[in-house]
Amino acid sequence: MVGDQSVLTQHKFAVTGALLLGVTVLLDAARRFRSKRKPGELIPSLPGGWPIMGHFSTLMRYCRQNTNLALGRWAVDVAQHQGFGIYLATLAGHDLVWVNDADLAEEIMQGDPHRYTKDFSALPLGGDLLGISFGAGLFFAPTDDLKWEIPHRILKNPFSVRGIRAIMPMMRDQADKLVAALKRDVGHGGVTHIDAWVTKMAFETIAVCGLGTSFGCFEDDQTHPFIKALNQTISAIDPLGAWPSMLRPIFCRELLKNFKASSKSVRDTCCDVIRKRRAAGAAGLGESRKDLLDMMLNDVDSKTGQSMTEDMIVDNVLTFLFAGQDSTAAAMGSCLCFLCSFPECKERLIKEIDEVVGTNQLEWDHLGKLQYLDWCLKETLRLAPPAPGIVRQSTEEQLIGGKWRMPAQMPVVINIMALHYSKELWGEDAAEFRPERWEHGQTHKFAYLPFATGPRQCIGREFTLVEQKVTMVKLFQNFDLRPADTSKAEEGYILLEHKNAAHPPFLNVDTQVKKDSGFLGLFRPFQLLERRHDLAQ
Ligand code: HEM
Repeated sequence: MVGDQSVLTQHKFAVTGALLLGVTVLLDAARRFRSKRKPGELIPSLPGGWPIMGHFSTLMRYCRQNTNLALGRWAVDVAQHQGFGIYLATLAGHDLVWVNDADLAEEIMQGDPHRYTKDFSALPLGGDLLGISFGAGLFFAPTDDLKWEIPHRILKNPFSVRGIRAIMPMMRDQADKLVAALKRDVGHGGVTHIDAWVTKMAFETIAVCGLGTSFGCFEDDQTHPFIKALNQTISAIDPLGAWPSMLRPIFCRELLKNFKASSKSVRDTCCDVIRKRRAAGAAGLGESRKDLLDMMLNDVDSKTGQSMTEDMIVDNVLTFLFAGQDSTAAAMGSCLCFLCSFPECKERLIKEIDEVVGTNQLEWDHLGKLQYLDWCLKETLRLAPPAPGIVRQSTEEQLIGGKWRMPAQMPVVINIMALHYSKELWGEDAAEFRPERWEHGQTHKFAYLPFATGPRQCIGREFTLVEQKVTMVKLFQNFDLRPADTSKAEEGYILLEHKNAAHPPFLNVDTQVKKDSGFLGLFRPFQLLERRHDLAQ
């Protein structure tokens, strides 16, 4: 019986392989035939592709267990060693155009929004799974769709500088709770993995400030079940996405089952948040201040006069709990790793915090005076962008750069990490953590894109920058952080050894990245030391 099953499995592999090979060869021949008659030049193909899998095995060489990091590192390598500004590479039978050039990135992101849209469902390697797990909230909905337009118009105001200023005291309260929990559960001299704590901070901040809901993350040192389920969902997307959807129930039945269960669990939590708010509102318990959830439930779109449907509300609550949490935790973890890897930068930052805020309560006006902190955050997002690349889709056949023929419906990856490590844009020391470089700003508007730009840029930019500043100030007012020994990675993480590192990010200490994470972040264990404020004076 076991023997029969293995013969069957081999047979399935062979048939699938032959089918995929045939389709790939036919599609490529058709592409080349059609393209001969059209204006413009073919976008150069990246050498080294294999039948069926294309460049998939090349990509996997850069970091097998974290596709985000692999994509970023691969892009940096292609830009620096092969010199491509634009190229076509194939992943598991799907063609994608990759852009490493700032002018081309500008054309795609700043030009006519109807030339390049955003449509995750068409993406290879699991784009369809994003719809199953996250629905069509602001982050994932296609641009020319009311599911994006309506929530975008309803929700953009609270994310303005004025909107964020109003909620800064609430962020400060969350940071105070973080510090209190660290003192209680880790204590001065104790060692802790920083990911757990920056995740608690980011999750509680978006939940409390945006949705008026605390998940009680600071009350114990455990990971909240919602975060566990979210991580489970995200980590299933890469392995499932490697298979065409019709083959998943055959080859990854158990993983698919778990993916569906964890996706349902995170959505159930969101429905619960909404139900509780409705009940509180009906009982007259609602607060006078309107938060994001109030706006989703009650506001009407100024252009269409439509409200958000129930599905839109659930999708967007989930979007904020995902996009507002994982990304910010990644950025804060990376910043702490860079600062501890370069102690002179950490000392300069602590000195600035002591001089500007001291032991006083942090106020909004302090934030503008914390210049070095701002540079440290920017430099971190340059060298470890939580989103190392973003994808747009060409809506029609067109020329790009006045020269290259971009096919219709082609996914286009803008390699943010390659732009951030470009020596032409940032100088010979582009790979070095040097916050001081920000004194002179950036040379090209599209040299730095951690939040993307254009109509689909990050709505939470101000939110996260203020949250990160508040957290850093509170942490360094209370602790000095020293890298603790880390000879191997914790479960669920990969160790990035700094010695002889051939690929970014380059630090002086070992760090860890989560396997299969939604956003790229660096983490490690730290020892928390007591701050002696007189030292910096
Ligand atoms: C360091 C932290 C963050 C980074 C690096 C980041 C990065 C990005 C990037 C690159 C995009 C564009 C994605 C694309 O075009 O495919 C984006 C979109 C988005 N981000 Fe962020 N983000 C961060 C924090 C946040 C926070 C705190 C929130 C919510 C409070 C948020 C909510 C969103 C939403 C809703 C979108 C979709 C916007 C739209 O398409 O209209 N992000 N983010």
